[in-house]
Amino acid sequence: MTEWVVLDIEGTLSATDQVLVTLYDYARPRLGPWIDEHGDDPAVREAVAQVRELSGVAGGTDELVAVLHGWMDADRKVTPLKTLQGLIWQRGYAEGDLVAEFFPDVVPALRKWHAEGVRLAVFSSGSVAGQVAFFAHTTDGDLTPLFEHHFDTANAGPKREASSYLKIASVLGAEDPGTITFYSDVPAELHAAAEAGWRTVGVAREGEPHGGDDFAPHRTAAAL
Ligand SMILES: CSCCC(=O)C(=O)COP(=O)(O)O
Ligand SMILES: [Mg+2]
Repeated sequence: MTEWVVLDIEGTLSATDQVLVTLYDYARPRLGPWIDEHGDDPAVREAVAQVRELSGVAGGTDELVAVLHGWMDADRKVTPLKTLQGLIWQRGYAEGDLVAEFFPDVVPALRKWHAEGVRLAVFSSGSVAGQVAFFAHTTDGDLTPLFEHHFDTANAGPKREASSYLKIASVLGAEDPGTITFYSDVPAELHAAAEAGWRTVGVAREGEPHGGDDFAPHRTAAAL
């Protein structure tokens, strides 16, 4: 029977600081110029409309950027913010400004699973565009051929709701949800996946924000 492994990124595959410091610092000063220069891009137009709707802000770019920076400071994984960040990071990776790094156990584990026929997918708050760029430009080269699917809060839904995991299982074509294992560093995400019938592994990495969390009743591992 086909086995799937679905992976979270931040805190599970890569250090939280790589997202919250390196990537966020890269995106912060570029959000305003990106909105102004890509206003004709339907993805940007939709993201801006969503920011306005969610925040109630009616003003120009400066006010939108203040909202986006506020969400980043509070680490709110709001879909339109992730869309705009993902577009900026996509260009950053393509231009060589950014390179994705992983915890040392990650790439060997991904390659081993893939070689054994375990099918791999990603479910992250980071947009699919950002995810694909991230895995295409890593210190270990282009890892995109290892993954068959990418899911985010736009195409699957919130990571803390079981309905998102039910939707992903249906896209994967997994009739038995018990053939899917989800790895994450966030207990609430694991609870939602388990509610959808998935197997779950809490990744408790030393030094990471969730490294000391209580992952019960989920299986807990210090690495993949
Ligand atoms: C280029 S991938 C960026 C990942 C990201 O933006 C993020 O917020 C990570 O959240 P996760 O759901 O993977 O913990
Ligand atoms: Mg995470």
